[in-house]
Amino acid sequence: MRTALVQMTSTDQPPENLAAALRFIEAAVALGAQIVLTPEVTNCVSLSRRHQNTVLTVEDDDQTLAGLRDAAVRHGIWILIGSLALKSQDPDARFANRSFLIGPDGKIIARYDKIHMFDVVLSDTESYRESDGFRPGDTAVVADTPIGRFGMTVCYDLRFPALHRSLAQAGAHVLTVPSAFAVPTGKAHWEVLLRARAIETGCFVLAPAQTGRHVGSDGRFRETWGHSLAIDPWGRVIADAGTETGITMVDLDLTEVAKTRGRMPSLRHDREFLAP
Ligand SMILES: O=C(O)CNC(=O)[C@H](CS)NC(=O)CCC(=O)C(=O)O
Repeated sequence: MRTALVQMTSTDQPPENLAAALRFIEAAVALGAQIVLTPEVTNCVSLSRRHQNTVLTVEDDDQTLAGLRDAAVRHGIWILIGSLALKSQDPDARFANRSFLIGPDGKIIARYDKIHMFDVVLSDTESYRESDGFRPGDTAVVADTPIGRFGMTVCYDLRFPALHRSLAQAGAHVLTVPSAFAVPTGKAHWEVLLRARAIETGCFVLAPAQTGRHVGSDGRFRETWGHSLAIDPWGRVIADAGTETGITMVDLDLTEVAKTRGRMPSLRHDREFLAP
């Protein structure tokens, strides 16, 4: 399957980001893409809850979702929207960080709310409290496409192998890890964690990412690591987008999933054990 990873530098202006995503999708379709994947928070990267409150909407009113569903129909392709920041029903008025799988008829095949929140102090100058702004999900999601079963995750979920194992044991062939990874942890951990998840599960891992400097309308900025990656089930990096924005094409042969699991059947070798 011809697959395209979109790497972008989303701003805090959703219409701008939709236009950028649509341009990338068109370029990918021209190169034969049958499925296009976009990064985490495709619609808005912002450090300001107040700003997010003014530009974000509930799912039913979201123009990025509507625009990408139209694009799926227009081009007859599958789209994995890495995630959208959306207003939600949360009692604390937090947003949802929600990933969508869209079919070629524009239907929402699956939605997944990011489960693990990035509440981490990286240094004196860089820290995140995602759970202040976002309500975590509590349900893992797999979804079927004609080419295989997808297991959906988002960014920081990458650090929780049990989620990926559970998706693989639920029959996933492809794990999606759309991200907006921080730079220091990207440098140290991104590739090795993605390769580990692929090796442990015998899944393809597709990780479209935000990249570069995201400058907000208040002048504050945040930087992301880029390096959208595709990994095969043996753990080989089969595409690396570097740090520029753009699309990265990769052909997936899903028969490799069964072949690889035949060579290395560890996914079937879990044992019950007593906790230490
Ligand atoms: O806040 C938003 O706009 C959208 N959400 C994100 O960018 C999230 C939470 S701040 N980023 C991550 O999970 C990075 C994880 C990471 O970098 C690591 O695990 O090392």
